Amino acid sequence: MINKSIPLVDLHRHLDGNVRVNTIWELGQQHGIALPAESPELLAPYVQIQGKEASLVDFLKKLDWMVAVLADLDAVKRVAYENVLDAHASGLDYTELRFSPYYMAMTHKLPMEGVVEAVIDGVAEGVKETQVKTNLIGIMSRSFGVEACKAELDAIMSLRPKIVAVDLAGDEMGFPGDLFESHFKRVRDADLGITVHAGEAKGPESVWHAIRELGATRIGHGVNAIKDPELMEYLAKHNIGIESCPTSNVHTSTVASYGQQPLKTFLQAGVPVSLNTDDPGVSNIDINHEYGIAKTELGLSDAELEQVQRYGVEMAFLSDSERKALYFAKQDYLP
Ligand SMILES: O=c1[nH]cnc2c1ncn2[C@@H]1O[C@H](CO)[C@@H](O)[C@H]1O
Ligand SMILES: [Zn+2]
Repeated sequence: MINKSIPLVDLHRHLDGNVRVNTIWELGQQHGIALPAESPELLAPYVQIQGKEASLVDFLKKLDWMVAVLADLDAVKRVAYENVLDAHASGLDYTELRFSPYYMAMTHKLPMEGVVEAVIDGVAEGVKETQVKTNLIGIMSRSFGVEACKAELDAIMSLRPKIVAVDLAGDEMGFPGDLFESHFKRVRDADLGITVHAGEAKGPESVWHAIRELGATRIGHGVNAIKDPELMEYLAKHNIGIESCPTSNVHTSTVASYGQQPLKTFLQAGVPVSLNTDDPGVSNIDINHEYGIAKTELGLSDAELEQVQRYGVEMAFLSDSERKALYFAKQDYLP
């Protein structure tokens, strides 16, 4: 199902949506933070999806306990470090971990630049130990408004060489992309990569806006793009990659069931589409689970699965030489 001679990547993975239940528990104990349950086992339902949530915003509440225990920068570093270990344990050769400095700093009023530094440090330690190639994407959490996003963009930009791209995540419906045009002008001027969560809670117009006005070259989810044939043609023609996350889409009720999830529709339209986990801790899944779902629930053939795996490598925020090195390490030099 997963082709061992092609690098296995996960490009859409929220580091702050992947805090281990045990770690939440231990940090809670360590810092005297009251948690809603008496043991790690009883805590799990508060931070992991049981079945599905009614909406994206309901789903996102599950992440709140994951950042509520970040009482100091060591906690942030630990979570970042464990994320790389988790990526390694699931067999990934390369991953892009994304995180929101404002969201992680919020509960305990940590300095945002300090949070970014702690994430960089924790990831570096994990990479040293596991050799999983890892890049970081800075998130602006739209749910906290225009000003908070400016402040977190400042923190992201201050450590720019260590961060390859910027994303916009959170409540797409309540905080549409047009509020963030000046933010992304700064990102483009700094020559960072751009990916935007779009077409998840809103329609195709949100995807058009992310591409045309914000400068996105990749789109997170993009589920509702399939409603606009002209947009589908545009995505294919301009090589705009869709970061597809099937289980997340079911868990947020973006789609009613796996049967409605559009990964295969993108493939058939010639749109580059990769397979990703989104918030593996919240969804309680890993990348292997998503490949399994793509085969059994989304009906991809082995050739289509291989295509998706390759698209992931092609879409990654890597230089051509880094991409070649990644292929080379898997003995599959020519893409
Ligand atoms: O599936 C998703 N859609 C939109 N936003 C998300 C999703 N998962 C997490 N976040 C958002 O990303 C930031 C943390 O990395 C938070 O703003 C969280 O709400
Ligand atoms: Zn996401």
